[in-house]
Amino acid sequence: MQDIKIQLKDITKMFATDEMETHALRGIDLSIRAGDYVSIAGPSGCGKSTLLAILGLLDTPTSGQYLIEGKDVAGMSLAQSASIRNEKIGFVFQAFNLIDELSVYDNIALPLRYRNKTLSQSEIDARVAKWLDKVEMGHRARHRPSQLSGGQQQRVAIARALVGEPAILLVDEPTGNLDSTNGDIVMEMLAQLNREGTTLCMVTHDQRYADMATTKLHLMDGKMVRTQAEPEIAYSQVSQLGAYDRVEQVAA
Ligand SMILES: Nc1ncnc2c1ncn2[C@@H]1O[C@H](COP(=O)(O)OP(=O)(O)OP(=O)(O)O)[C@@H](O)[C@H]1O
Repeated sequence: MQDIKIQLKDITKMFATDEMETHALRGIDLSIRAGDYVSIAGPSGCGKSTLLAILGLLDTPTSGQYLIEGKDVAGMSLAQSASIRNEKIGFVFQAFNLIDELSVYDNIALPLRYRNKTLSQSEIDARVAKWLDKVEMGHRARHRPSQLSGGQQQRVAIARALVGEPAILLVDEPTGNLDSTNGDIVMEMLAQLNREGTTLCMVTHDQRYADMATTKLHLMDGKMVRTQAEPEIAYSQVSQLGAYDRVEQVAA
């Protein structure tokens, strides 16, 4: 299908230590289409971080196929996958990972300066201004990250992740370091960005936040055990590639 951003086909991940083998992922099939908002929830140790690391090209699967915008990325060299990761994937983590020596403006501009050396200063200014505005942080452009609240820092981190306009934004426990008020503000902002077209995949422990997604997936012991997509609003599906024998559809 034309607007499929992400496709995982029968992905497995096994970690082997001297003592034991852990099957962290056991046959994951997943399709994410442009404009989807997917949440992945599940208990500690079920494989959420492993799945997000594979989606973000931070780790490689043991077996299976991974396509980003139709391109097979599972067997790429480290250099190739680093380049695809820079271009196609935005990350937001629990820790904001902003650089305190740089202003808010320069933190957001950094990926553009680093990745896209052909952009002029006025193009960089325009893109940073657009994303500062989207996360409602224009009034703090010259502040340092340490002068901001946690919620404001996470909003800057979201702008930095999106300024390069990646194919997908991967979000790992975005509210883990925030109080509930700031957590709610950040989650509402992510939902708004999704309504404006950002494709999102989020891992969270918090079921209330997982429920804000249009496609809700649940991992259990390395398998997708249920999905609660509402067909009329959610376009992501556990794909048709033989996945239904691994997935129980839960009637809404
Ligand atoms: N590098 C590794 N070496 C060996 N085992 C690992 C490694 N990374 C993860 N595992 C194991 O794989 C399984 C899945 O781990 P993962 O971190 O993906 O779970 P999770 O759902 O993200 O957990 P949490 O919610 O606690 O962060 C766990 O049993 C874990 O112990």
